[in-house]
Amino acid sequence: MAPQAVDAAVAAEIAPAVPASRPRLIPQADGPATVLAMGKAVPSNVFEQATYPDFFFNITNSNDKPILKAKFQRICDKSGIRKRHFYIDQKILEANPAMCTYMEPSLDCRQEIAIAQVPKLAKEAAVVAIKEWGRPKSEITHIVMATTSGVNMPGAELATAKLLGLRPNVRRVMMYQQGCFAGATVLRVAKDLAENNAGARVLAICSEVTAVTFRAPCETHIDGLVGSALFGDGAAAIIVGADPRPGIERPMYEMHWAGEMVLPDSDGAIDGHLTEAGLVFHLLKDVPGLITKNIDGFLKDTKNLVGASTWNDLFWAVHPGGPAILDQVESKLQLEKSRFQASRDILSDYGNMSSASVLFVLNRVRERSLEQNKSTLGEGKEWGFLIGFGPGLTVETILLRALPTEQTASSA
Ligand SMILES: CC(=O)CC(=O)SCCNC(=O)CCNC(=O)[C@H](O)C(C)(C)COP(=O)(O)OP(=O)(O)OC[C@H]1O[C@@H](n2cnc3c(N)ncnc32)[C@H](O)[C@@H]1OP(=O)(O)O
Repeated sequence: MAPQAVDAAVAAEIAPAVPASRPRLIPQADGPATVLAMGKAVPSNVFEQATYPDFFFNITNSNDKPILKAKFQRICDKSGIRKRHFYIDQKILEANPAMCTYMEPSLDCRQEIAIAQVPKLAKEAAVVAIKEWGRPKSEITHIVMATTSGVNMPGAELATAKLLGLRPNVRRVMMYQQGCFAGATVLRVAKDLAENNAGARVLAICSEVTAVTFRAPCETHIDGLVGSALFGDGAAAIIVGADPRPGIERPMYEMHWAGEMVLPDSDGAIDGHLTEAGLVFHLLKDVPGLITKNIDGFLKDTKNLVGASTWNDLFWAVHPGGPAILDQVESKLQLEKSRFQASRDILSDYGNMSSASVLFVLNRVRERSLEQNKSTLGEGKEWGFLIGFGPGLTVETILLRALPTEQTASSA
């Protein structure tokens, strides 16, 4: 059997070693992996961005830093965010004062929150997805999960599987500390699992809580201040499977290609270190510039392959890392304003939820398509890109084919 979807040169090298008649115990699927259902969840605590600078500087006892507060206010004002959801609130922070300083040892209390809340939020998102899918949870064969919020052994994917009551032989993959691009990574792994195992139904989940990064502002860590203005909590779940059963399952998007690239000269542009004081993020100011400089070179072959003559012929589900990234990429690719509206909507309503964000954006693309009576779930377009980015600086992409609106499920 010819190897699937590998580089032509690699295929030529390995093909003679694979006899055409060699049987496979577990057959591969016939068609591409599809998105069968989506769900999302956020904690109930809502923080309005307009009043967040006051809350943040009060709870961290930082009102003796008015210049820093004014800068934080400027960043919040320009963040494109209206509100965010956090598990942590005033009561939890008052009970854990070490989290409210800049760098006091506080890993234990952050871990305690993350170990409980990451699976809990993941479960809530998965329940929504499973309900939309309409099949018993016993049909889930695999779980693929990512979080940058804490670490644990056994992992958050097992805790989530137990909370959901998935079968004990569900096959699991857990990715910790990948950062924001992991929203695309869970889909890439789910795609490969679904296409290589006929009948597989993969639950792909990202779940994030900011309890790991919350800390007091500091004049020497302004990029940390940017993170404090942007990050929020959220979880998203997607059910992936190939060869959907007609009349039983309602596919929304086909996944046709997955690509990943580390951008040149981007060392240290986004990184995070797990320390005794929690997860400490660093962001270079040039993150929007680095992504913008490289994005068209990375994607143009795929764009040509699907016959799109301009970038506007595609739909976009882009990680809403910050408004400057969306603005600069939009301008470089000469995109119409509406192309990134789903990303802007999610940024506005939830902030940057790291790996979960881009899956919220895909859900929003679906909602917008239905709200506007578009012919496909790609806001009327057939082909589109889901794009995550994060530490590395890594850009990870899935090429999606949106299916016609009338054959799909209603919005979750
Ligand atoms: C976690 C992961 O794995 C993946 C991720 O998503 S990482 C997060 C990725 N996001 C980013 O990198 C943020 C991109 N930046 C932005 O969206 C915007 O620049 C912003 C919202 C932060 C500010 O909005 P803006 O319109 O650019 O305003 P601008 O006036 O230039 O900046 C506001 C202030 O922030 C400062 N600033 C902006 N980015 C900064 C950075 N990375 N480091 C330090 N300071 C920064 C500016 O110097 C400026 O300070 P002053 O007001 O004192 O001059």
